Amino acid sequence: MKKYDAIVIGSGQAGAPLAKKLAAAGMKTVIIEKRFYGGTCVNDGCTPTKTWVASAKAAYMAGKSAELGVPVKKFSVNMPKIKKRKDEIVMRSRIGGQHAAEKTKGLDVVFGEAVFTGEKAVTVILKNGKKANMQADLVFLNTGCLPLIPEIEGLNEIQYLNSTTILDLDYVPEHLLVLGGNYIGLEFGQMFRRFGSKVTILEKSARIVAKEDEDISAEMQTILEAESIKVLTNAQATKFKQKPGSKITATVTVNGEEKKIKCSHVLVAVGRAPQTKTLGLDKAGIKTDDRGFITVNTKLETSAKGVYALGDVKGGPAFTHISYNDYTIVYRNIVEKQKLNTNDRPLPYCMFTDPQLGRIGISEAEAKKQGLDYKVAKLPMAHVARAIENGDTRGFMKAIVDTKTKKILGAAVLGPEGGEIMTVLQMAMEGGITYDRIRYCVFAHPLYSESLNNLFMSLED
Ligand SMILES: Cc1cc2nc3c(=O)[nH]c(=O)nc-3n(C[C@H](O)[C@H](O)[C@H](O)COP(=O)(O)OP(=O)(O)OC[C@H]3O[C@@H](n4cnc5c(N)ncnc54)[C@H](O)[C@@H]3O)c2cc1C
Ligand SMILES: NC(=O)c1ccc[n+]([C@@H]2O[C@H](COP(=O)([O-])OP(=O)(O)OC[C@H]3O[C@@H](n4cnc5c(N)ncnc54)[C@H](O)[C@@H]3O)[C@@H](O)[C@H]2O)c1
Repeated sequence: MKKYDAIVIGSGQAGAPLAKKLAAAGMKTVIIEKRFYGGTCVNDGCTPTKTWVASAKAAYMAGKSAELGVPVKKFSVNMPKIKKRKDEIVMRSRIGGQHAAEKTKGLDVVFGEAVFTGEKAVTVILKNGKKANMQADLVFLNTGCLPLIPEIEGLNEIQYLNSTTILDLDYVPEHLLVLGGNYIGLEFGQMFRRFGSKVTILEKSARIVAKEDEDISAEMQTILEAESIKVLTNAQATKFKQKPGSKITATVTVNGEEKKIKCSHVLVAVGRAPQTKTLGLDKAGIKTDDRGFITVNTKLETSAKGVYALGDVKGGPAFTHISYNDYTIVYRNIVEKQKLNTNDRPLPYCMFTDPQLGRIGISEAEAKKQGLDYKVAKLPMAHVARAIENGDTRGFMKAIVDTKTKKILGAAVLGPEGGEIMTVLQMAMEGGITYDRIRYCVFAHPLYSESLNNLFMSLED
C-alpha cells in the first residue's frame, strides 16, 4: 500500500491543475487517469468541438462571401483534413498537459481505473492488468460524465453517434438526425449542416434552448432554420429500425402525431451521466443523488470527510470554467486556509452556435418568477453598427436590470461575439457598475460592446 498526501482521480479541468498545485505545495500527490490526460474538455469536448466550429464557420463564410462582394465560385469541405486539424490540436493539448504533469516534482501520474476499496483507500487497475494499492488522507474526485443514452426501442441496434464518436467521422453524413436541442445538439447540428449534411433536430421540450427565455429560443430557431436546419419541438423518437445496407428509419412523435424520418446517421445529445457507478463509492461512505451525481456541500466536500468532488461529477452546471473554479476553491481552502464556497461565484456560459449565445445572471423569466422589480433592455443586432458592417445582424442583446438600484441582474447576448459582449456585462456586474453609467461609458468605436451604450439608452428611467 503506497501512502500519499493526496489522491486525485480523473485528470479533467479540476483534477489536472489541482494535482500539480498540491504537489508544488509540497504534498506527495498521485493523479490517476483511466483514459486520456486532460479529460472531456481537451479530448472530447470544448477543444475538438470549437476547432470544428471554426472549420464550419469557414464553410459558412465561403458560401456567404458573395454578399460581401467577394464571390467564391466553388468551394468544398475536406472532412479528412478538418478531422486531422482537430486531432492535431487535441493531441498537442493532451500531450502537453500530460508531459507537464509528469515533469512535476512530487506528482506521480498513473494510468488505470481507480476504485475505492475502503475509506481513503484506492486500488488502481493498471493498463497492464496489474493492481496498485494506495492511500491518502485527502482524495479528490474529478471523474466527469459520459453521454447519456436514453432507452428507445431499436436504438442499440443501429450504430448511433454520441458527442465523442461523432468526432471520429472523416466524412460528412448525408442526413444527421439529432436527438436533443441544447448545447451539444445545436452546436453539432449547425456544424454538420455547414459541412453539408441535411440536419433534423428533435427536441423533447416545447422549444430549443428551453432553459432560456422564450425570445432566445424563438430567435435561435429562426437562425437555425435560415440555414435550412429542420427543428422539431415537442418531438421524441420512439423507435429506430435499419435494414442492412439501407437508411435508418426513425419513428418520431411530434406534437402527439407519429411520423417516420429516414436518415443516414443519428446523434444522441440528450445530456450526460456521471461516471460514478464503478468507483466503489459505498466502500468509502460517499453519497450520491438518485442520478448518481456525488453529493457535496458548498465547499465541495462529500459525505466522507477529506474526500472532495469537483467538476461535472458533482452535478449542477457542467462547464469547463466551473470545473476549473472548483479546483481553485478546494485548493485555496485547503492550502491557503481560505473560506471560499460555491455560492459566491457567478455562472457565465456561452453556447458556441454561430452566432453565440452568451449568458450571465438571471433570465427575464427568473426575474418574473422571483417577483423582482426589474426592467428589460433589448437591442436587435440589426441596430449594432459593427454587426451591419460585418454583414451579420442575426440576434439581439438583452439585459435585466434592477429598477431601483440600477444594477445589472442578468444578460443574454445572442449575436456575433455574444460570449465576449456578455463578459463585458459580467465584469460590470462583478464591479457593481450600474446600467446608467454604462449608458455613457466611452467604448472604442465600432466595437460590438460599444452598443452597450444604446442597449441601456433603450431603458426609460
Ligand atoms: C461535446 C462537448 C462540448 C463541450 N463544450 C464546452 C464548452 O464549449 N465550454 C464549456 O465550458 N464546457 C463545454 N463542455 C463541458 C466540459 O467539457 C466539461 O464540463 C468539463 O470538461 C469538465 O469536466 P470535468 O473536469 O468534470 O471532468 P472530465 O474532463 O470529464 O474528466 C474526467 C476524467 O476522469 C477520468 N475517470 C473517470 N473515472 C475514472 C476512474 N475510475 N479512474 C480514473 N480516471 C477516471 C475520465 O477518463 C476523464 O478523463 C463540453 C462537453 C462536451 C461533451
Ligand atoms: N458551449 C458549452 O458550454 C457546452 C457545449 C456542449 C456541451 N456542454 C455541456 O454538456 C452538457 C451536456 O449537453 P447536452 O446538450 O447533451 O445536454 P443538455 O442537458 O444541455 O440538453 C439536452 C437536451 O435534450 C433534450 N432531450 C432530453 N431527452 C430527449 C429525447 N429523448 N429526445 C429529444 N430531446 C431530448 C432536453 O430537453 C434538452 O433540451 C451540458 O449540460 C453542457 O453543460 C456545454
